[in-house]
Amino acid sequence: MTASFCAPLSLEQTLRLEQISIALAGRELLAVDATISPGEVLTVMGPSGSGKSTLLAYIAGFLDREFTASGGVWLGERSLLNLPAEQRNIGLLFQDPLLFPHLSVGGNLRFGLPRYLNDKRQQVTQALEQVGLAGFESRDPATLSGGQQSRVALMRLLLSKPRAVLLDEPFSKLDTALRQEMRMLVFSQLREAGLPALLVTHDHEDANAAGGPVIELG
Ligand SMILES: Nc1ncnc2c1ncn2[C@@H]1O[C@H](COP(=O)(O)OP(=O)(O)OP(=O)(O)O)[C@@H](O)[C@H]1O
Repeated sequence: MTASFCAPLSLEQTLRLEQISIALAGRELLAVDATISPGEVLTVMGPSGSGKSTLLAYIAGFLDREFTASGGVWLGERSLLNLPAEQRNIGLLFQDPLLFPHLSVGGNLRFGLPRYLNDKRQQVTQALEQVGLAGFESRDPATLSGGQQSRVALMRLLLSKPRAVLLDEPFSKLDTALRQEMRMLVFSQLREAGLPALLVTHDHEDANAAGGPVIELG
């Protein structure tokens, strides 16, 4: 009998930003054309108001109607433009951890888990161990330090199994020592997960730590 062989399905995909142009009140705000490989972080820098967050909103699917936009957003072979934000499989990390205040740390992490998973408890335990927060499951997020909250937010994002990640100044509210620690944690986790990521920042040290290409807007 011939054994049938199934190659493992790779979930790693490239994020392609194809000739994106966004205008506000008839004036072009930004133009971007870039390809982000799995595990790579593209950094977008530029002065305040140059359109960095607007670019993320276009990719994630919640661009305000004030703007007009054109250009493609592709995850692998799939165009995302006709999908609503919740079906794009894009993870977002902001300045604020934005943990749900009415849920425990464990509840926040379980929220990110796909519904079909049976071993939710184990996944949550492992995620907390990975970021040095073992035993924090039942804690109220409000009792955690800013750095601890950021780590929970990162693991909630990764547990939701996104296909790409957008980071909007995720380290800007952390003090210097913690910022360095979080940079290393975030970028190593993204690399390990093989996720293409786009980082918006004003900080050149963020860009250096991300280690990928840099686009300057404006
Ligand atoms: N909802 C909106 N309606 C109209 N104009 C907006 C809206 N949101 C942002 N803008 C304008 O669009 C431009 C780009 O804003 P955006 O927030 O993308 O800039 P940014 O580069 O992310 O800035 P910062 O570095 O300060 O966060 C700015 O001129 C801003 O005033």
